[in-house]
Amino acid sequence: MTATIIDGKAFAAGVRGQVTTEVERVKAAGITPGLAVVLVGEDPASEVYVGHKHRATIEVGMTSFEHRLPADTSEGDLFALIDRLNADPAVHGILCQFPVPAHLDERRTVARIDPAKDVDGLSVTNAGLLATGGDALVSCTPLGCLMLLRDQLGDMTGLDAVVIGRSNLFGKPMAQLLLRENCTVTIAHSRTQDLAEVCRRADILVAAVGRAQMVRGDWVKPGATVIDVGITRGPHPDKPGKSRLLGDCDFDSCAEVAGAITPVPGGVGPMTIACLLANTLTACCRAHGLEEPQGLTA
Ligand SMILES: Nc1nc(=O)c2c([nH]1)NC[C@@H]1CN(c3ccc(C(=O)N[C@@H](CCC(=O)O)C(=O)O)cc3)C=[N+]21
Repeated sequence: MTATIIDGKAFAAGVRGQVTTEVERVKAAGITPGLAVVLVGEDPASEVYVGHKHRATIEVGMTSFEHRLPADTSEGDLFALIDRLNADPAVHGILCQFPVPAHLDERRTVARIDPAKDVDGLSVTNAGLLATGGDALVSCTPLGCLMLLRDQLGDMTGLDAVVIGRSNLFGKPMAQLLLRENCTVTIAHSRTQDLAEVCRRADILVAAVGRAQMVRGDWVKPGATVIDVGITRGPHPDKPGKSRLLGDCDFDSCAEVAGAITPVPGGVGPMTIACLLANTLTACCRAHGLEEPQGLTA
């Protein structure tokens, strides 16, 4: 069997197209959705992602506010900026790119962001709303995975879903979303006993452990849908001095067994950015009491 390759890049382009149309509608009502991205320090990978986000935001017709702060920014200065963005009516979404330098605290930083503008869905309010069935802003990467899964599988009722990874940014919200879709959900992680055996039970296998190519074909149930959330940059095997991105799945062996699988790159990554735009639009519509777009939320 050879798996269907889920084209996240194409799907994300469709989502961005829908966001573009909706942004026009909101602009006709006199409001331009705005996204503020805060980057503290000079992590090269973060620079690249923030650049992608900036371009994508402008492309869909929103306003992009970029705030680059030096690595030694104090918590007080960072919080002063967040307070200004919270109060700014032109800003509907705020994202503070992680990781932040070690002297800053991610939990305290997230807690400072107005939950109504928390387009990463990381605040206690949004995590709690998601867990209790409310209208949360949902973390962008799990939301993107949900969109791909819905498109691929339709009704997921009764399916066994295994999420490898338990982070607040991904594993936990992904598990909540799958539970909402009536899956039987297992959250596995690096300490799970007999991880391969647990994975082999999964109709839906979502890998977000952060270890390149850890999931092998013999971990995959025949016909399963495999979502690869990993993005590890490693040396390129053929081009010296160049790098390439690796997922958490060993693509070739998994694709021989799976029914469908997302590639890296071109799978989940582009969906993350598309969902960041979708969340900003949703936050904007909620802030102004405008009708929310369909199909862009959980
Ligand atoms: N507060 C916060 N929220 C985040 O959502 C967040 C973050 N911090 N820190 C870093 C991670 C990583 N992340 C990605 C976004 C897009 C791609 C993406 O577009 N990837 C492309 C390729 C990119 C490339 O070639 O480098 C792909 O997979 O096809 C990847 C990774 C968001 N993150």
